Parts: sequence; C-alpha cells; structure tokens
Amino acid sequence: MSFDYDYVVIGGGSGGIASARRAASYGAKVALVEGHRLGGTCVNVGCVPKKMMHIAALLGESLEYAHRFGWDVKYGGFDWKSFTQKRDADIVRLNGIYERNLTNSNITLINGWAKFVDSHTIEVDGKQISGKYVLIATGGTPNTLNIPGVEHTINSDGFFELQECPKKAVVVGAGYIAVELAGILHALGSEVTLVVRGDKLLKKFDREIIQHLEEYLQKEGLKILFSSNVTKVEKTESTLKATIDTNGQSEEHAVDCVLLAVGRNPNVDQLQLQNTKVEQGEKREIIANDDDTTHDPAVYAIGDVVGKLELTPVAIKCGRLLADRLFAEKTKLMNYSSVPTAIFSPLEIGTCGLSEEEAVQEHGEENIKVYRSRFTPMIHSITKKEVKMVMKMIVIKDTEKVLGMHLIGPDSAEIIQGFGIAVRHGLTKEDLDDVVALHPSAAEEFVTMK
Ligand SMILES: Cc1cc2nc3c(=O)[nH]c(=O)nc-3n(C[C@H](O)[C@H](O)[C@H](O)COP(=O)(O)OP(=O)(O)OC[C@H]3O[C@@H](n4cnc5c(N)ncnc54)[C@H](O)[C@@H]3O)c2cc1C
Ligand SMILES: NC(=O)c1ccc[n+]([C@@H]2O[C@H](COP(=O)([O-])OP(=O)(O)OC[C@H]3O[C@@H](n4cnc5c(N)ncnc54)[C@H](O)[C@@H]3O)[C@@H](O)[C@H]2O)c1
Repeated sequence: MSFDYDYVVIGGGSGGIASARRAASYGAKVALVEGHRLGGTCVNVGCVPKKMMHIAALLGESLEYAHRFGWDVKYGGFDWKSFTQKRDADIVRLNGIYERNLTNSNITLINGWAKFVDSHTIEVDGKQISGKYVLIATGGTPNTLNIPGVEHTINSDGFFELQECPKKAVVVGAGYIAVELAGILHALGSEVTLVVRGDKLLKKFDREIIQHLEEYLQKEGLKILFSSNVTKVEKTESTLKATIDTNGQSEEHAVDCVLLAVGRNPNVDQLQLQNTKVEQGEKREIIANDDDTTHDPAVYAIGDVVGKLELTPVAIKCGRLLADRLFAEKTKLMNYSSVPTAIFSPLEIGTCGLSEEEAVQEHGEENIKVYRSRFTPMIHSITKKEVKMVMKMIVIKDTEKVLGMHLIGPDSAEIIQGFGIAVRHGLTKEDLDDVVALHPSAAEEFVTMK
C-alpha cells in the first residue's frame, strides 16, 4: 500500500512539531496539520505568555525592593496594554520561527482542522491526504462549569486576551493554572479572590510546601475561599456579580472578571475518531500505551490529548522518542517518573519526585527520612520582608536514596531543573553531600542539609 506521506502529524503544538521535525531529520516525508497558530497551547496561551507575565510580576516586586538596596526608583505603576502588546508581538515572532523551522525541515504544513476518513487518511477542508503513520497531538482545551451566567466568565485562553488588568477578579480552581494566574493577577495589581472547591491548593504537591504557599499568598492579600463554589455569574451595568457559596452560605461579589481554571479536556471533538479503531478513556482522552500506540495500529497519540502528564517538555520528549522508534529503529520509551515541574505563582515552587505524603504511602513512614531547611533568602535580609525559603529532601532511611526534592522561594524553578538529575538517577544524600557547595546561593542548601 502506498501513502502520500510517511508521517502525518495532527497538531502543531509542542509535541506535534517536535515529533514531525525529528521524523523529518531521519528523511521521513512528513506533513503537519494545524488548525490554529503554530506552537499550540504552550506558545500561544500557556507557558510562554504566562512566564512573561510572571517575569513582569517579579520585576514589579524588584522595583519595590530596589529602593531598600539604595536605588532611587520612581514607581509609576504597571502599563498592562504596553506590556501585553510586547508580549503578543513576541509570540507572533515565535509563530514565525516555528513556521520557518518546519519549512527548513522540508515538512509540508497544512493549515486547517483535520478529521479522520479512515486510519491512514485525513481530510482537511475537503482535501484528503494519507500517511503510513498518523500522530494525534491535538492537546487540550479549558474545561468549563455548568452554572448560570457561565457565558460571562473567561478561561485561561481569555485571560491572555484581557485588554486591561481587572480591578477585582475571582479565579476558580486550585490547580496549576488557577494558582499561577491568580498569583500573577494579584501581583500586577488586581484584587483577587481564589475560589477553591476543596480544602487545599495543588493537592498532589508536597503538603508542607503548599501550606507555605497558601500562607504566603494570604499574607500578601490574596483572598482564598476554601470549601467554596461560584454558583452564578450575572452581568450588571458596569461589572459582574459572582455568587459564591461557602459551606452553604451565599455571598455576592462585584468583580470585573471571573476566570475559570477548572482543568482541561482532551481536544478530540473534530477528529471523527469513530472512523478509526482508536479508543478513549473516561475523560475522552485517547488511550495510548507506553509506546504511544493506540488501539488502531496506524495511529499514535502523545501529549495533553493522552492526559498522562500535561507538560510541554513531556509532550516534546514523547514526540521525539516516538519519531526515533518509528524512523530510526531506536527503542527508548518515555519515562514519566521524576519529571521536574514548577509553579510560577509568582513565588516559585520547584518539585521533583515523591512528595512526603507519597513517600510515606509508598515506603511507610518508618522507612523514609526528611531533610529540611528553612531560611531567609539573602534579598530579604535587606528588604526585611518576612518570607522564608523552604527546601525539603525526602530519602529512603537505610540507603539515603533521594526520592523527592521540593522547594519554595526565589528561583526555585531554575534550582529544581538541576537537582532533578539527582532524583531521576537515584542518587543518594551522600552523593549530594559530595558536591562542593556554591556559596552564597540558596541552592547550596541541597548539598549541605543536616
Ligand atoms: C495557562 C497554561 C500555562 C501552562 N504553563 C506551562 C508551563 O509553565 N510549563 C509546562 O511545561 N507546561 C505548561 N502548560 C501545559 C502545556 O502548555 C501543555 O502541556 C503542552 O502545550 C501540550 O502540548 P501538546 O503538543 O500536547 O498540545 P498543544 O500544545 O495544545 O498543541 C495542540 C495543537 O493541535 C491543534 N489541533 C487540535 N485539534 C486539531 C485538529 N483537529 N486539526 C489540526 N490541528 C488541531 C491545536 O490548535 C494546537 O495548536 C500550560 C498550559 C496552560 C493552559
Ligand atoms: N507551571 C506549569 O508547568 C503548568 C502551568 C499550568 C498548567 N500546567 C499543566 O496544565 C494542566 C492543566 O492545568 P489546570 O490547572 O487546568 O488543571 P489541574 O488539573 O492542575 O487543576 C484543575 C483544578 O480544577 C479544580 N476543579 C475541577 N472541577 C472543578 C469544579 N467543578 N469546580 C471547582 N473546581 C474544579 C480541581 O479541583 C483542580 O484544582 C496541569 O495539570 C499541568 O500539567 C502546567
């Protein structure tokens, strides 16, 4: 049987582009179909614009601190429009780079939404193409709530379209996106209420670290309502009215923005998967095996659409490893354990491996040991801001093999990327102690813990 292409990739986001380019580098004939903007969620409405806003928030904080370090700073406030225009222009620049990279890799870019005609055949705007292998890398879309007035709310996509900083905002959710966007909005001048269904933020993370975050955010003036739900949103003449139910008590809040960050759904609606043998799970995610195969032998799936670990570097790595296996006879599979990750809230959290709670559950409390360090970061010895840095290392008691490392404080994302190597490769506390400390730094605590 002959096909138009060796590899047809649906979705030009983090995973799709990485897989397409790796396949093309081995000489495969590749087509990539993208219905919207190249770069997908991460570049257009995710990691990249979010991180730019995180930087804007941190710079605002630095301005506050600068005069305590002797600088004469005139503080004129934050110009949301000017900043967001520059942010968006840079994203357009990135879209262009992605397009040029595809062209330079001899990949055929097809603009439009793909649907399956059969396992090997895709239709885009009435035109059909076939591929020996087809990759689904269509990512996800924001979830919503079934409440009256939901049409007046926005999600994370809408957040990046805001033309001005809302004076008052309600953010619903307790995951990565809710915490990051609430924290960033607060730091950029919004009065934020975070509405959390349960009794904690980020429930899969190390509890002690998250407690520190919860206390910090509240001390900074961000209001967190636990055991709460937004039950209704109404549009009034000048603002929105959000009804928030807390333990059965209802209260109305006049706000400019209600942002829902209540999880994401796999982006599968347009694919017409019924024309393939692909099967889906409870949340409609595509069921993919460890080698990214689906129930259809011609179709593979990676990234957010399979819902295993929704992070850009995970989608990229999966995409590249898959291309290695399909077109270069390599065998390596994705390893989902000990993936480092960060929260930019904007106080940073870095984490890799098991939380203390997970370690207790997996190994038993008597078999683990926790090293901790809690100190004032050097910058705050002068700013006098009362905020501590907390670092934790969880090890197996006998061997002192590192199971997890977690920290909260400035530069935590940068720090955990390096120390992730220790967790991923099963190093021991002794191995870490063997490394000479870099002084003065916060990171040195991880090689000097007692
Ligand atoms: C607000 C936010 C912040 C985030 N921050 C981070 C972060 O800091 N770090 C991190 O690691 N991760 C972050 N993420 C997660 C990260 O963005 C995703 O894990 C990553 O983008 C997933 O890549 P993907 O290739 O699976 O899908 P995507 O990047 O979503 O790409 C899928 C692409 O497929 C296209 N598509 C869909 N259906 C079709 C179709 N039928 N035909 C043609 N094209 C189609 C879409 O238009 C899209 O461009 C964030 C996400 C959000 C929402
Ligand atoms: N810094 C980063 O790396 C980063 C940043 C943003 C997103 N991401 C990735 O994107 C994924 C999606 O992020 P997310 O925040 O949308 O999802 P999430 O799974 O992290 O959190 C979803 C939140 O929504 C809440 N929720 C669900 N239904 C609800 C309801 N009906 N009412 C109230 N609350 C409800 C959940 O309790 C949870 O707190 C993350 O899991 C992460 O992998 C990563």
